Amino acid sequence: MSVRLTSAQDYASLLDRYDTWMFDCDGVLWHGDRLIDGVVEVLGMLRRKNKKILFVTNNATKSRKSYKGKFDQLGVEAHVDEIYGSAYAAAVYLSTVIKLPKEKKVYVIGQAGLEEELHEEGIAFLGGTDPADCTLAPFSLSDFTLDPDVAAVVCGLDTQINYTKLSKAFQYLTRNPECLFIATNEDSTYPSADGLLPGAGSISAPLRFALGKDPVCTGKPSRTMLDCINAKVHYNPERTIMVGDRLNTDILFGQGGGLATLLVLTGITSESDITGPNASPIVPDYVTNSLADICAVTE
Ligand SMILES: O=C(O)[C@H](O)[C@H](O)COP(=O)(O)O
Ligand SMILES: [Mg+2]
Repeated sequence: MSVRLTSAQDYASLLDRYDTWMFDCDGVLWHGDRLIDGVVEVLGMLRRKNKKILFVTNNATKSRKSYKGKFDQLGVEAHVDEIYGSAYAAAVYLSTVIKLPKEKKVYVIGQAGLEEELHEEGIAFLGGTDPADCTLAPFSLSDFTLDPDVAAVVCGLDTQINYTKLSKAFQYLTRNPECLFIATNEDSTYPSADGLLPGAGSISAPLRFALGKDPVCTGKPSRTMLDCINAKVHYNPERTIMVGDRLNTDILFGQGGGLATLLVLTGITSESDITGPNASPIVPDYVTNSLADICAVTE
């Protein structure tokens, strides 16, 4: 049963209990490029209380560095080594877990952030933002030449998804049985500033259907994302809380890491998802309407 936080005392005791605060981004800090009210104040208070802050997002459209740019633009203090995204997790997975040989390449369905993280990890790639792949022209299989060095397909949120990208990825994944199928994350939807849009999970769905197999997911709730954080940051899981808006990514991620979990209702999850006859079996430790509620605590 979740504890529904309501009073200043509730929030004050949460602040006393946890030293490290991991924040999901979309639906917790912002909707698209629109900050959620109270976020700057709460993060400022946590920093004044010397809490360790980490940002853990499944949004693979930006690299850690370009996320720092977004934080700066929105006036939110953040440092690159506090930011962990699913693009970074996918690139680290390929470089340190798979140990992709230097001569091998990755076919990318995704945006610049994913390409930047692959480049940062020294991984060659094709596809992605290449204009030749970002086309609505009919795909001609007879004109397609498979690059024999492609050893993996990585699929993230891609607002320029098209039949050419899906067809090329399908060729790599069917003609070479060794080719890895990796998804940065499998969020079904994305809470933009103006409402819900299809998420990364809906971008890889056509490939899953066509191939009849699921990708390896490197974002939340997978352990890979936590392993990336654990490799860089020292924290006590027993005094760490994961704050998220999606039950099957953020809350499962926190639970998998032995962290406390706080669900906010400013993003994907609504009241009806956690109460009543159709309530999800995924039960967060705490629930509050918005991150801003923590402002109730007087310093
Ligand atoms: O890929 C997606 O669907 C979105 O990036 C999704 O919103 C994940 O972002 P997060 O909530 O983990 O910041
Ligand atoms: Mg979210």
